Amino acid sequence: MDGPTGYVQGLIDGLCELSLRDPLTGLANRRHFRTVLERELDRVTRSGEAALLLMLDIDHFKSVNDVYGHSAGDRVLQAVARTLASCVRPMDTLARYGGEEFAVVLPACQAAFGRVVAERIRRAVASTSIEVAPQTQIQVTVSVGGAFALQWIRSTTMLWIDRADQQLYLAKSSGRNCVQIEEQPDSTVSAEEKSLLFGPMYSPSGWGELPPPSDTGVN
Ligand SMILES: Nc1nc2c(ncn2[C@@H]2O[C@H](COP(=O)(O)OP(=O)(O)OP(=O)(O)O)[C@@H](O)[C@H]2O)c(=O)[nH]1
Repeated sequence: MDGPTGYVQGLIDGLCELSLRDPLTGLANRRHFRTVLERELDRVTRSGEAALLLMLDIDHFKSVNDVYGHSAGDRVLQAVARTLASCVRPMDTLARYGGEEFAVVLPACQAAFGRVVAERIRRAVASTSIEVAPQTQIQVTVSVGGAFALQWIRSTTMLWIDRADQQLYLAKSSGRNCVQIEEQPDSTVSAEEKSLLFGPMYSPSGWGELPPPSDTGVN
């Protein structure tokens, strides 16, 4: 698309992209994160696949601002965002959730893998030197809390975030620079119960055949 129409379309695409990103770190912003989380929750509810949400918070970040200044704090946020990006898969979504809090949505993530990723993130952040001023390098740590989506149960993104936040709180209160992930609840829902939950069209391998067209005359 060339000419004025292409130019306007380019502007619209650019603005749409900007509206999804946090300007400081380039990660997904909170609004986009909520959309991704909503989509993931829908997928998990339908497929029963495991998905993990990690909430991360930089430890004692206030003192970075207090000692080195706000723009040094901003540099730390950008460096942590880059480190996070180096630790996750392209299919995962990284977001800046709030001031110094980040979130990671990991679809198709089994329990053992989730712990490995969370620990990898924690170690990578702790071992990254960040230049906050000429010839001044510092290191920061993160506390990480995680919760798996409830499989086969219709929940809400707010409840999922709350569960991950509770784990983050535990990580903070048990000394910081550590990972706390909620035990993945075993799905005790039987195939019969699943069909009660999702209707008779559900079969263990997914959704069964559509029923034959009804003869009610409705097209
Ligand atoms: N530089 C910078 N600072 C920010 C930004 N957003 C929030 N902050 C600061 O982040 C700090 C958060 O401090 P607290 O909530 O007390 O947490 P903390 O010092 O990290 O302590 P713990 O989380 O308990 O380990 C505050 O000083 C905020 O001003 C930002 O965009 N840039």
